[in-house]
Amino acid sequence: MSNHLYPHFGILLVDDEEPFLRSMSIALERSGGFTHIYRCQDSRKAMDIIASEPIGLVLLDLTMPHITGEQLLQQIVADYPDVGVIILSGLNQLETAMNCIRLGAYDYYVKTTDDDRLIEGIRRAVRMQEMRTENQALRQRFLNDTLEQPEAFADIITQDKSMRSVFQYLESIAPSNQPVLISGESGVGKEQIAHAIHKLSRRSGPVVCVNVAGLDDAVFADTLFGHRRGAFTGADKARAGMIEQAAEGTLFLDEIGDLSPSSQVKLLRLLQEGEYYPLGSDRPKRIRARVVVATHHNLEQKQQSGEFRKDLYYRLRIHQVEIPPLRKRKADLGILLEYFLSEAAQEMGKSKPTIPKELPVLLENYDFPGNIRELRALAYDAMSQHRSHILSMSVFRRILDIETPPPDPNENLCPVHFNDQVSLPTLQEMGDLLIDEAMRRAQGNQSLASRLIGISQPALSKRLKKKGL
Ligand SMILES: Nc1ncnc2c1ncn2[C@@H]1O[C@H](COP(=O)(O)OP(=O)(O)OP(=O)(O)O)[C@@H](O)[C@H]1O
Repeated sequence: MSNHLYPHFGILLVDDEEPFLRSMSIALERSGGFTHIYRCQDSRKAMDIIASEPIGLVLLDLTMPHITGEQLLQQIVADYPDVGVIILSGLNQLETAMNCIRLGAYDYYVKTTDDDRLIEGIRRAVRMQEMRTENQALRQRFLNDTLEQPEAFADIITQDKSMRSVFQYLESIAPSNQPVLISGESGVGKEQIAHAIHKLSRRSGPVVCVNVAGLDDAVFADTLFGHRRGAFTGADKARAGMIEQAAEGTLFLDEIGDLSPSSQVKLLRLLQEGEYYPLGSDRPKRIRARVVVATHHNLEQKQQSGEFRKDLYYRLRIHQVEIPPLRKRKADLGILLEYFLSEAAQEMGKSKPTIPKELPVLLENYDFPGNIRELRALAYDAMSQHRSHILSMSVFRRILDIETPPPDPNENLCPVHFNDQVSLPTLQEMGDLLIDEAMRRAQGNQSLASRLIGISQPALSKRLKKKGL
């Protein structure tokens, strides 16, 4: 049995028939994966349980001695409007059902409803309750601008405001069991975010990472689900899959946008049913890990073009975070550079160098297609070549020279727009404007400004002198 209570709030079953209470809790646990269940056979005690336990959803019988279900429903709605109520009644009467919904019940089921439909309805209600608490938590964090567990983000170096919002959002969805989709360009730190999500969830198990790009369907199934002995030729031993290894923890599936269509079906079924079959086994196992996925692709676009299943996309994006690229987190450049230089210096047994003044300016004008991974590699490269007091700029200068692609003559990309109504500036005036802009972007650094506009530094210096600067 799982030691992680799900959902994070309790589900209270109120019914005067003990056998029904028992069979219902077994169905909730086995088919629904719900483990946070309270039972109440005496309707007079139901309100006390709601007062003393963290109840979020009540499954309520109608015909009970002492206090009827309808009376209890009214009390719950009046005293605990945030607690959801589903009626589970032996009465198949439209009028009663309508009345209960009017009084504030979330849904109404007849006890003879088949288990699958009932469990699906309860899942929907749990999801609604989760969203309600997530919204409340998120609003609270935004209003107070607080983080409750900053230690979960200790490895993520940032002072960017949008990253702080990402952290606040992640805290608010931490108790949920639903999948999380992390998107963002390569190297922005998606895997680090997955680890932070795991820490926030306070799950006792490990984080198990699987890169699913390029796995064919059979390998994907075997990797995730494992197999029984003799499941296929060569399977001489049973092997637990990654889902099993991540029990009570987090299963992190990286590069989910590259998953093959047949594996997408398998993942969808796993998320929908919460169950899977190890290869060669006809007994389903219940997943006891939270699933976190990441991609550098735009899944919305992939879904529209038919490359990614729409139903899987909607399942995955219940909780979604987009990690901004480094070029949009300029405030992070300086602290990340300092951090990586110190880290590299320590690893290489060197003393940390002084950073030349022009370096931050140079970096601010670079796009970092490889994001933080690229900055880290540059810092390590520079440290490996570092000898004296001030850090050499040579490694960093290379990126501007090499990485800025030459303009494509076939592409009609004009970075400046001219107004048809106004006469054109002269070549001389245009040159002056360009120099002013380059000097502004380079914060007065002539060597950098000259690189930005593709002339030598002495040539720039000459033109500035001519301009009287
Ligand atoms: N904010 C950060 N602070 C410190 N290190 C970071 C930060 N963000 C990323 N890194 C480092 O940058 C490297 C790339 O990060 P990570 O692997 O998490 O990126 P990713 O988005 O998952 O990349 P990919 O899409 O290629 O899998 C790692 O070495 C990671 O430790």
